[in-house]
Amino acid sequence: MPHWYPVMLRLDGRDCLVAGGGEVAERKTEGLLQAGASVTVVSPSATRRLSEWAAEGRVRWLAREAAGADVEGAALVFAATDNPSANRMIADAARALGIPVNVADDGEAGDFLVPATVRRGDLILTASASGAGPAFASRIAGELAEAYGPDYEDLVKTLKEIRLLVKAEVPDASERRALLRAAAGDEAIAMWRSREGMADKPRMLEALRRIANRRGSATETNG
Ligand SMILES: C[C@@]1(CC(=O)O)C2=NC(=C\c3[nH]c(c(CCC(=O)O)c3CC(=O)O)Cc3[nH]c(c(CC(=O)O)c3CCC(=O)O)/C=C3\N/C(=C\2)[C@@H](CCC(=O)O)[C@]3(C)CC(=O)O)/[C@H]1CCC(=O)O
Ligand SMILES: NC(=O)c1ccc[n+]([C@@H]2O[C@H](COP(=O)([O-])OP(=O)(O)OC[C@H]3O[C@@H](n4cnc5c(N)ncnc54)[C@H](O)[C@@H]3O)[C@@H](O)[C@H]2O)c1
Repeated sequence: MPHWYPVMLRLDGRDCLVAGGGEVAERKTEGLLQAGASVTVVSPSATRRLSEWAAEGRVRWLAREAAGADVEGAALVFAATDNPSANRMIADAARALGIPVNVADDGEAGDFLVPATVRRGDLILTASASGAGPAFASRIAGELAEAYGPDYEDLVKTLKEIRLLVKAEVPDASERRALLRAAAGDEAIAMWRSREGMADKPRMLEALRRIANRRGSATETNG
C-alpha cells in the first residue's frame, strides 16, 4: 500500500504532458491551466472544451497517439487515455526519466494522485481518499465548498495584506507570531470581513494588538 504525501506544486510556465483527450484529460488539463502550467495534450481525439482551448492557444494539442518520447522535458505527466497499455507505456517512459506521473486508470501505478479541489483564490481546499473512493473525495470537496463559500477569496486576500503589514512593522518574532495567530482567529476574521479600518494601517495593527492581548490573557487564565 502506498503512503501518499500531500504537497502544493508550483507549475507556472512549466511544461506538462497530458496523454489522452477525454473527460479525465480535460479535468486534469483544467487544473493545470488554473496553476498556470503550459499544457501539451497528445490524443487522436479531444473533448469540445479541450479543442476550444487548443483553438484559443491555451493548450497545445498534438492530434495523434501518445509516444514515449512525448514525456521528454515535462515537469509532470498525466497518463489519461482509455487504453491501459498506452497509459502504462507513458508511465514507464516518464519514470525512466524521473518525471512524476499520474495514471488515470490505476492510481497506485503512478507517483501522485490528483485530489478533489475547491479553489477560493489563494485558499485551496483538497480532499483525497488515497484512491479508495474518488466519488467520496469529490463529495467531501462539495461539503468544503459549501462551508467555505466564494467570500473566502477576499478574506484570504485581506489576510495576506495583514501578514505583509505585520511582517513589515513588527520586528519581534514572538509578538509577530501572536499577532498572526490572532489575525486568523474568529474575532479578527469578523473584522477583516467587514474590512473595517482596512485603509488605516496603524489602527488596524492596534486593533490586532488588542485582540492578541485579550487572547494572551485568556490563555493565561485558562492555562
Ligand atoms: C478527485 C478527482 C480529481 C480529478 O480527477 O481531477 C479524481 N477522480 C475524480 C472523479 C472520479 N473518478 C472516477 C469516478 C467514478 C466513480 C468511481 O469509480 O469511484 C469519479 C467520480 C465522478 O466522476 O463524479 C473513476 C476513477 N478514478 C480513478 C480510477 C482508477 C483507479 O481506481 O485507480 C477510476 C475508475 C475508472 C474505471 O474503473 O472506469 C482514479 C483516480 N481518481 C482520482 C481523482 C485519483 C484519486 C483521488 C483521491 O482519492 O485522492 C486517482 C487514483 C488517480 C487520479 O486521477 O489522480 C475527481 C473528482 C473531481 C471533483 O468532482 O472534484
Ligand atoms: N482518474 C480519474 O479521475 C478517472 C475517472 C474516470 C475514469 N477514469 C479512467 O480513465 C480513463 C479515461 O477516461 P475518460 O473518461 O477520459 O475516457 P474517454 O473515453 O472520454 O477518453 C479517452 C481518450 O483517450 C484517447 N486515447 C486513446 N488511446 C490513446 C493513445 N494511445 N494515445 C493518446 N490518446 C489516446 C482517446 O482519443 C480519448 O480522447 C478511463 O478508461 C478510466 O479507466 C479515470
